[in-house]
Order: sequence, then structure tokens, then C-alpha cells
Amino acid sequence: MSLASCPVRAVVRLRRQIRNLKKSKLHLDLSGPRSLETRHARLLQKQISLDKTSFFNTGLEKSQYFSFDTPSLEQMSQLSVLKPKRKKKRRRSRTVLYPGNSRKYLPIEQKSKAKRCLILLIAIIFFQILNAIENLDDNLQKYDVDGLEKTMHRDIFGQKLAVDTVMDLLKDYLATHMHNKPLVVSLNGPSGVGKSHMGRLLAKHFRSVMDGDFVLQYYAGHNCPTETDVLSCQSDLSGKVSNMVVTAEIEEKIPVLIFDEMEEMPLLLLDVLHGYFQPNQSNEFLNAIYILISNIGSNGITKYVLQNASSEDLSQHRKRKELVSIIESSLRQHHPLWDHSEIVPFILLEKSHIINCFLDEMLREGYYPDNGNIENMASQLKYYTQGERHYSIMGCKQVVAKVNLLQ
Ligand SMILES: Nc1ncnc2c1ncn2[C@@H]1O[C@H](COP(=O)(O)OP(=O)(O)OP(=O)(O)O)[C@@H](O)[C@H]1O
Repeated sequence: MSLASCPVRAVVRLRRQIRNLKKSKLHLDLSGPRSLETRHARLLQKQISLDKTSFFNTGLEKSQYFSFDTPSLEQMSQLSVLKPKRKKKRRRSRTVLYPGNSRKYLPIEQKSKAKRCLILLIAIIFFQILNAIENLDDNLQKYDVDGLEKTMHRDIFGQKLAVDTVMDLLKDYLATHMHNKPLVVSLNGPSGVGKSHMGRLLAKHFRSVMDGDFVLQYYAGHNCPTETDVLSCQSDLSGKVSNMVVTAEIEEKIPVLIFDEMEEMPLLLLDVLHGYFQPNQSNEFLNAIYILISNIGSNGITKYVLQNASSEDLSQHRKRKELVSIIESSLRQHHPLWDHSEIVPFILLEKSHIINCFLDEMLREGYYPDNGNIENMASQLKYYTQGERHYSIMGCKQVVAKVNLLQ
């Protein structure tokens, strides 16, 4: 029995094992795809680890002995796949992080003395500039330059260029009291265009804003007629000019000296004036304004105006430049004193300006300004005709005489 039971037990055991196997297989199928995946992954891992060991084993097999042989490219690529990648080193940030709840103490700044001095210097310069600007305005207000400008534009007809030029020169000069040379302005142009008229307006204005002692009106033909001894004229002129500039300097005023009919002035007097215009003199002679009125170079101006009668678009600046260049040579030929002067050309007056002169004069004399009457009187004067333009040959010179005939 015992002999017969051995093979039977073996058969039973085998059957049990087969059943168990079947059961386990069934269990595996029921546990789902996830377990399958993990199993699969485990199997793969196993496979990889086997590959690794086999590779290193083969590598070790090959390199039982140390050598300097460089590995082949293939080996290198395999190694690089297997090697874990090195982490990149992080750069340290440079900013210093302070804990939020604590105060940070910065290094104490050392105060530079040079920096302080520089700031002080800048402040001083700034205040000085402000002060200077205020002073400039004060000076211009002292001489009421704006008032003068208004009067000139209102009372002088057809000479905008001349008025603007004179006003610019006066504004520049009167802004300060310290000068390195006197201001010499030469008014030039044909007869009756308003040169002496401007001279008179200037004298009147400066007499009203300063003491009358600081304005001189000198008419060469009247103050030093041909029959008088020129030497006495010379001492008279020198005395007048010296006295005026000295007293003006004491009172910090700028005297205005107006010389009319310069074309009639004797050479000796021209030389005296020339001496006053030099820059290398004592201060009182440097702070003075000289106005020289003459008709020297007037023929050149008349010719220029008539030739350019049609050119409306000529700029003021260009006009002045061209006119100055025309009369400059005539003036310098007359006497070198004009080398030191600012030349202001006066141009011919048109018929419309002559009508304004009549209107002005009639109102001044108390006449009713009848347009017909004015037109009639204006037509009696002589004109240069260029196209549609009529330029008065004698300017407004005969206006006073014509109005006087109305009585
Ligand atoms: N542009 C002008 N605007 C207003 N009035 C003028 C003008 N020009 C001349 N007059 C009048 O004509 C008169 C004579 O002019 P003014 O004495 O100024 O001539 P001038 O240019 O000095 O000429 P001259 O060289 O012959 O002396 C003046 O008293 C003035 O009333």
C-alpha cells in the first residue's frame, strides 16, 4: 500500500500545483492593467539592471588592467546615457537679503567738503545771474525804454527798420552801466525822411527821464557857423562834452549827445569827436551815447530804394545790410570817426507817409483834417515814380510850410 500510495501522492501533488497555478493566473488577470503595467515596469527595470551589470562586467572584463586608452565614441555615448546629468551650479545672487523685521545699517557716508563748496558756488552764481537779470530790467525801466519805443513807432512814419535798429542798440547799451566803449549811432538818409525828427524825439524823451543836464543837442551849422573861429568851437565842444560825461558818471547816468548836420561840421570838431569814441579812455567817456545825424551817402540810399521798389520780399535784415554797405564807404571817406559807429539808414518816404505827415501837422496846428484837402496838398509835392509807387523827393520837409499856407 505504501509502495502504491507514493506515485498516487505525487500525482495528487502535481494536480494541486496545476490548480494553484491556474488560480494564480486567474488572480493576475483580475487585478487589471495597472498591476500589469507595474509588473511590466519591474521586469523592464530588472532587464536594465541586468544590462548595466553585463555592460560593466564586460567593461571590467576588458579592463582588468588600468590603461590610458580612451574609450570609443560608442562607449562614451552609452556612458553618457547612463550617467546621471550633472546639476548646473547656481549663481549666487549678489543682492544682500536682510531679514524683514530687522533694520539695516548702511556704511556711514563721509561728507565731502569739495562737494559742499561746489554746491555753494553754484548757488552764488545762480543768485548773481538772477540779480544781474533784475538789474538789467531796472536800468531799462529807469530810462523808460518801452515808452520811448512806443513813441518812436507812433510818431515816425515809414521808418520801421530804422526805429527797430535804434531801439535794439539802445536797449542793449542801456541795460548796464559798465561799458568798454561809448555807443555811437549814425542816422543817415535823404532829406526830410525823419532823421532830425528822431533826434528831437530822443532828446525830448531822455530829458524827461533824466535831468536835462545829460542831454546835448548840437547843430553844427548853428553852434559853429562857418564865420566863427573853429578853435573856439573846439574848446566849447570839448568843455560841453567833458562836463556832461563827468557829472553823468557821478550820478550814474548815461548822457545822450545828439549832433545834427554832421556834413557841415568842421574837420577839427570831427577830430575832437573821434577822440571821444576811442575805447582806451577813462570810464566817464565810455558810458555815453552819441547820435550823429547827416545826409552823407543819401544818393546811394535813394538809388537803392528806387531800384528795389518792386521787391517786396526783401527781408529787413538783408535790406539794412545792403543799405549799410552802400553808405559805409561814403561815411568813411568823409571822416574815420564813422569807423566806430553803428549805421542806421533812413529810406525814402512814400505818398501814404506824406499824407500821415499832413494829418499829423494839421491836427497839431488845430485844423480840421479834411481828407480832400490833405490829398490835394500831398499831390502838390514832387515824387519819384516807380510803377505804382510814389516816393517823395523831399520827404515830409515841405509839409509844415504847406500847412502854414492854409491860414
Ligand atoms: N518819417 C517821418 N515821420 C514823421 N514826420 C516826419 C518824418 N520825416 C519827416 N517828418 C516831418 O518833417 C519834418 C522834417 O523832417 P526832418 O527834419 O526829420 O528831416 P531830415 O531827415 O532831418 O532831413 P534833413 O537832412 O534835410 O535835415 C519834421 O519836423 C517832421 O515833422
